[in-house]
Amino acid sequence: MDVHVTGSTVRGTARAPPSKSYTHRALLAAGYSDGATVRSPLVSADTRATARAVTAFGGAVRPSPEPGAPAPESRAADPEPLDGSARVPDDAEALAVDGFGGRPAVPDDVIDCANSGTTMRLVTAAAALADGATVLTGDGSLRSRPQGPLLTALGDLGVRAESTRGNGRAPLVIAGPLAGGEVAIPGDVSSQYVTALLMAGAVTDEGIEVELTTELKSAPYVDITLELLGDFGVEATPVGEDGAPLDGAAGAAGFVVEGGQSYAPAGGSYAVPGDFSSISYLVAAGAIAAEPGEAVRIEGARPSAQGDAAIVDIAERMGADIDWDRDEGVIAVRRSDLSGVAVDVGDTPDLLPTIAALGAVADGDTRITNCEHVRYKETDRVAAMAEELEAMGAETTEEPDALTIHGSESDLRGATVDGRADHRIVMALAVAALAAEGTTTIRGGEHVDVSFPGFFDAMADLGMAVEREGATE
Ligand SMILES: O=C(O)C1=C[C@@H](OP(=O)(O)O)[C@@H](O)[C@H](O)C1
Ligand SMILES: C=C(OP(=O)(O)O)C(=O)O
Repeated sequence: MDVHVTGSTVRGTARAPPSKSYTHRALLAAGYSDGATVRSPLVSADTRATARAVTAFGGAVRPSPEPGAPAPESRAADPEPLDGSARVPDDAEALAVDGFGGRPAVPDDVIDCANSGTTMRLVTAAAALADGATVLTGDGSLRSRPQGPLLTALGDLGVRAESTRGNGRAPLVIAGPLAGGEVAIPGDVSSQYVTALLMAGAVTDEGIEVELTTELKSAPYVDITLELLGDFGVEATPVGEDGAPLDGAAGAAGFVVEGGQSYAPAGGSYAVPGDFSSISYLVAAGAIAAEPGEAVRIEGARPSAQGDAAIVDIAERMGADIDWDRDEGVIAVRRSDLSGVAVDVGDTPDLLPTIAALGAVADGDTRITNCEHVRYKETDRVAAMAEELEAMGAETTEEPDALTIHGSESDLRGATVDGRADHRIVMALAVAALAAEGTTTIRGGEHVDVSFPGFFDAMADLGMAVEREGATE
């Protein structure tokens, strides 16, 4: 779908969608349990893939009315499993998950992880628990992303874990059962390998000790995992070089999870917080294009373990006029003159496209460093942002692990740009287009469904001049 965005101003209130990272983990944790309700979940293309996996392992995921709320008749009468069916509303208040109690069944069919790296990594380790083979695949992007370190780690733990093409990429064949043990894995390719081993390790007989052979990137995502595991009554511990427990994943030399644990959230349900990666586009839109004297207000922005909450500090350092009421969970952003800053995205890879868009509008250089791992996402996001912003008139310099946007030499104008079939590239380019002269056409606008299905509706409500070709509402 082509989306045409014309330079415009924005104002008003938007609600943050629920967190994709927490929803994936909550659905799988509920799968590992004897059953639980996931409240305010993100229902998107990626989280549907995790729901499909839970179903394939013998669980079930269905829309559920919020406890106490009157049940809409259609849903109560005929609850539809969350298996990709269009009938599951994107704004389901809750999902009722029948778990597989820590013992995944051998799936009847291949598991399609679609575009979702989180699904593929977390489900690979879950599949290792089954006493038989699971086959995992995904779309062309996912089949190009690195799975080798996780396959090697599972192989070292006695599981058959293979890439069918022998290149460390999906399709994957995993055959357990996994008993647990000690394993070493690099930390600088994807933190999702650690999350996967910890979530599965808790229900093994022996538990798992993970030793990191290289420094952990994206560490806050492991903190999200540790927080969610705690909420499901499961303990996992980051440890330092000396084996002593640490408070969080940053700087950890490894992780320990005891086996024989049970997943069960307090009160049988778990509530997903708002998504700060999605919030980043709303913050950037306000900072770049809020109507003079007006603000963009973002609701659903309560603090959690998400590293991407750093977008508030980054926008503030660039000069944005921004208030975050943490108790109310509301961010208000007004437009102001922005200046370039240096940002290390080692902990916050998903912010790179947003920061690059902000940098294209700011005065001076915005230098984004420590971003080599951002090349292993749905697309190589370092190259994608450099090339697509250049097409819009920005000046950029790309290095292997850095991207500099020369804001003062950039003069954004409408162009036809390729969203690279990557939700974050599409959303970041749409935000940059707010400040461009004329109209920008973004190819592949439908890919926002991966993490923020209502993105263009939310932006249109804020005042973005946007037209979607072939949109079906
Ligand atoms: O665990 C997660 O939920 C995620 C971890 C990060 O990936 P890496 O750990 O591969 O950097 C992040 O980029 C991704 O969007 C979500
Ligand atoms: C990289 C992302 O997700 P995943 O790794 O789950 O595909 C993302 O949402 O930006």
